[in-house]
Amino acid sequence: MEVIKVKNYNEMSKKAAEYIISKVRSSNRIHLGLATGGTPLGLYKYMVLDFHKNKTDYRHVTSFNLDEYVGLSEENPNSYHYYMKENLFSHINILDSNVHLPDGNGVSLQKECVQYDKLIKECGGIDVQVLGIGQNGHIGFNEPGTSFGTKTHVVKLTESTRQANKHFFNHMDEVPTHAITMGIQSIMNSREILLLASGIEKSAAMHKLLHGDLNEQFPASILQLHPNVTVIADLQSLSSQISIQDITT
Ligand SMILES: N[C@@H]1[C@@H](O)[C@H](O)[C@@H](COP(=O)(O)O)O[C@@H]1O
Repeated sequence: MEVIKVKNYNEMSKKAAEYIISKVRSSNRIHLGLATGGTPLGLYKYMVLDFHKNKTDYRHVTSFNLDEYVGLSEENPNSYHYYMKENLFSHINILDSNVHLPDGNGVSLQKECVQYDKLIKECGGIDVQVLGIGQNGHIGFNEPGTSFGTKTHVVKLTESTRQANKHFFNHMDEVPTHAITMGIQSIMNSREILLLASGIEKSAAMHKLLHGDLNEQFPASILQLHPNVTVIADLQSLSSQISIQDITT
């Protein structure tokens, strides 16, 4: 796991954008796995700025999002469909037909999960998967205790995850209780992973990610087994590591 330390959220976002943009520019066909939440907002902002300035072409890019809430329509401003359109897709020239998110509003969620995995596989898999990390170590919406072998599945969100995401909603009651998420195995199948972390509230999770044991109670720990993970993390999110170094040097 390569860890790139940066000063703050802005630097993390800039570095992440440079990373993704260089992949997009150097390929003639690329499949990106994309994440939502607060962490990648800055990355998307810099990708949009670059699109306007440098005209990076996204017509050869296919995207697969990690997750989507169950029960929110695509027009609901809190759905991840809406989030992706607002923050990235409607500002770059990616083709609508190349954009994929799980449908959390369909009749059969189980069928949707199977189809989503099938689609990713048939396209040839994900080249670079962008990930954030939950304070409890969740990746996508794979909560602690999720089997490392899971494919795309429906999850019941923990109260702590609902709390962490409630600032996007008007009331706690509106925060969905379930989501569809790529599974841990689906994430691990990506050829490359780019994990982003910023802020003091992520420092305990980052410490466990970098130094803890492999444990299904801490889903992100599986990334220790992936051969190609790059972490871009700011000083606050690495503050547990820094204090350890300070003591030992
Ligand atoms: N489902 C999302 C994840 O994909 C995200 O990476 C994580 C961290 O969110 P944030 O970046 O807002 O801290 O939790 C959310 O619940």
